[in-house]
Amino acid sequence: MQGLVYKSTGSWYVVRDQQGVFWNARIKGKLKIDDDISSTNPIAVGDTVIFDAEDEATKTGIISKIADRHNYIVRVSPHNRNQKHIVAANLDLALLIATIAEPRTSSGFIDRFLITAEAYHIPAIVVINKADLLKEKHKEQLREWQKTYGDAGYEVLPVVALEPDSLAQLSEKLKGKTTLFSGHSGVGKSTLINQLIPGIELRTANVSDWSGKGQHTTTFAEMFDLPEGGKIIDTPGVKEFGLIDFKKEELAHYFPEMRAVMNDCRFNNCLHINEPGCAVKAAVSDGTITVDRYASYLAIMDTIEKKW
Ligand SMILES: Nc1nc2c(ncn2[C@@H]2O[C@H](COP(=O)(O)OP(=O)(O)OP(=O)(O)O)[C@@H](O)[C@H]2O)c(=O)[nH]1
Ligand SMILES: [Zn+2]
Repeated sequence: MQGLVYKSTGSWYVVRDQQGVFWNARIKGKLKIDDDISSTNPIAVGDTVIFDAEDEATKTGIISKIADRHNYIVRVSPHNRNQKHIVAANLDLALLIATIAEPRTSSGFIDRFLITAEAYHIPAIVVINKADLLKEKHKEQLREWQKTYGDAGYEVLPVVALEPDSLAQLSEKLKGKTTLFSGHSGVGKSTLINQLIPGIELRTANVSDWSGKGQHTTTFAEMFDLPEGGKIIDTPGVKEFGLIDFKKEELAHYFPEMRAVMNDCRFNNCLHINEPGCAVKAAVSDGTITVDRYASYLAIMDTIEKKW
């Protein structure tokens, strides 16, 4: 049978077959995979697998094969960069939930998320939750982000997870797609998912007992069906994704607005820092590329050798 992996808890996988029946499956023997990333988990949420029934009555199965992935996102262990965990596979969209008030997401965090999505070739959007809490100075920040990220080609959507009426535009974007949801603890990710999928009842926290360190200790991603078609992959406890190591010359490729002009740089190995004839710097000067994004580029460039 062919199935889709909805949840992975280490050695067991929740797999949905093509009739919509859920199975508990595990790997037995050697799995045929072309795993060139040597991850700690061979199978991830979002994977398509081939499996056989082991016991029809208890709906347990054995996975024998995993289909090629068209993309995947990896988390790198902060302690050992060689330890990689595939968080999710076969994504159509990556959604970052950010907030300007309670708590405040930093632009650096947003930039790193967008770069990661670019590196994995996954379209990304930024949702600004808790729009109901925005004071005048926050609204200023919202407009700034809409301009900065909008110019770079990303949508910035303000929503109020607690108000279903504010979610129509977002729902439309999620239809028929498999979307990864991520965000810092406390931004309202669970509230938003609960609102988009009535009845799943993910645990939410009260701001009063929000410690700033995150409530969840589990890091098992899980996939959920949206009522109008499409899927959400929730990644509890995953704050940041790790990038597969890349070189300094590659960073500009992950900024769409830089990618668009960098072919005009005088040197083809231009790092767009202080080289003469740099088209990226020219675009910053004439305002085509915003100063904020360029500053982010320089800041991230600075950390590449130090590893992030
Ligand atoms: N005012 C306001 N509060 C919200 C909104 N969305 C969520 N909250 C509140 O923010 C708090 C955190 O929401 P959660 O959904 O638990 O946040 P989370 O991102 O899932 O956080 P973790 O569970 O720690 O991962 C809760 O008290 C929610 O009621 C919103 O749109 N407006
Ligand atoms: Zn350049």
